[in-house]
Amino acid sequence: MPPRDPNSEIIIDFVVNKRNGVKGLVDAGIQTVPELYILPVDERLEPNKILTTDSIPVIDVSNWDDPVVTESICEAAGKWGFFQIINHGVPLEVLDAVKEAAHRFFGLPSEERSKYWAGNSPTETVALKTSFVPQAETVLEWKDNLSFRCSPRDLESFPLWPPLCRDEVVKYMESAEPVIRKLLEVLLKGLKVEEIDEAREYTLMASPLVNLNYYPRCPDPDLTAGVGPHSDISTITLLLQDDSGGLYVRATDEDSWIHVPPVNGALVINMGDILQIMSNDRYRSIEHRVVANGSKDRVSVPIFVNPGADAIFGPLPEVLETGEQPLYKEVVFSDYFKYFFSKRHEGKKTMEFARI
Ligand SMILES: O=C(O)CCC(=O)C(=O)O
Ligand SMILES: [Fe+2]
Repeated sequence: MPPRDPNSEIIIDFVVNKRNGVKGLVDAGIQTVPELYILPVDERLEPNKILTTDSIPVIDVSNWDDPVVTESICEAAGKWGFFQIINHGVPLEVLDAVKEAAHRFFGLPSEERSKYWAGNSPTETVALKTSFVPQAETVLEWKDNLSFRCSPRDLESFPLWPPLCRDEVVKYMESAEPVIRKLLEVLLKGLKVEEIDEAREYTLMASPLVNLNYYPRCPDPDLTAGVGPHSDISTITLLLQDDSGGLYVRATDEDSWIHVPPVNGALVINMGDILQIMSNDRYRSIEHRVVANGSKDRVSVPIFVNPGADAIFGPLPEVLETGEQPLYKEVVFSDYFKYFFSKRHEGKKTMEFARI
């Protein structure tokens, strides 16, 4: 990584070392985007790269047993890697409450928020962070996030979680769990896996992670990245976004980007790398990115449905049954996770770790 200019070192110290986050920078009254956050021109999302003639499907899942529904899900998972679901059964109040909880937490004074800073938090199951991996990034992302590990064992440390938002996070996770199961059942059936036994369940969904993502209002959002292009490493991700907009996914032409318009009450579903690997590329984890907002603070709440730390994943035997060659080797999830967090967001590069 090239050395940063002296002003950037001052900003790093304030944002990262002093644990103020980018929210602290905005609260301090910053009027322009600091150099440290300015993307090289070729990495910005230029308007001519946005495709407005395509959109990801919105699927009504009120009847999970309807073959039209299950086929639409599997088809979207292969073609777009992304779709939105409506009538999924997670109450609107639960969705609204967790978004409000995110605003409440990030509305705390910096000293209060920073009690949960990664490495300083009273429990490893909650961590406040800024950008993605600041020590590996030349340009930082305009985002802070509070991350909750949400397996049943992690929930034992609930008393140490921030009281201002913990009930809402747990309620959201609990309400989303049946939807996660249904989606995985349908997607796995599409890969000829008829039943998700205990071992499969561990590999598919043992360690969910809920993030409260916070993108404070940005003086010039075109110059910077809320989140840079990446694919998620999860099996699947369920994402709740607010009404700000700003999420873009890679179009099928592999070059342009498609906006994911906010749909009230919907959840955005995307395939993660793990499911692409397990499906031997039948399902695709698609790159996505976020542009921060120039007029308001944006929040989003993803649930990353992750394998257990020591789970080993690779192309499923059911998929390779007909003699198809595996495109990926078997990998331990914690190794894949560590690799993802050892570098900046770099498109789909993490998948190289598993590719044969
Ligand atoms: O904020 C969003 O809409 C998406 C965030 C995201 O891609 C992530 O946290 O992995
Ligand atoms: Fe993501």
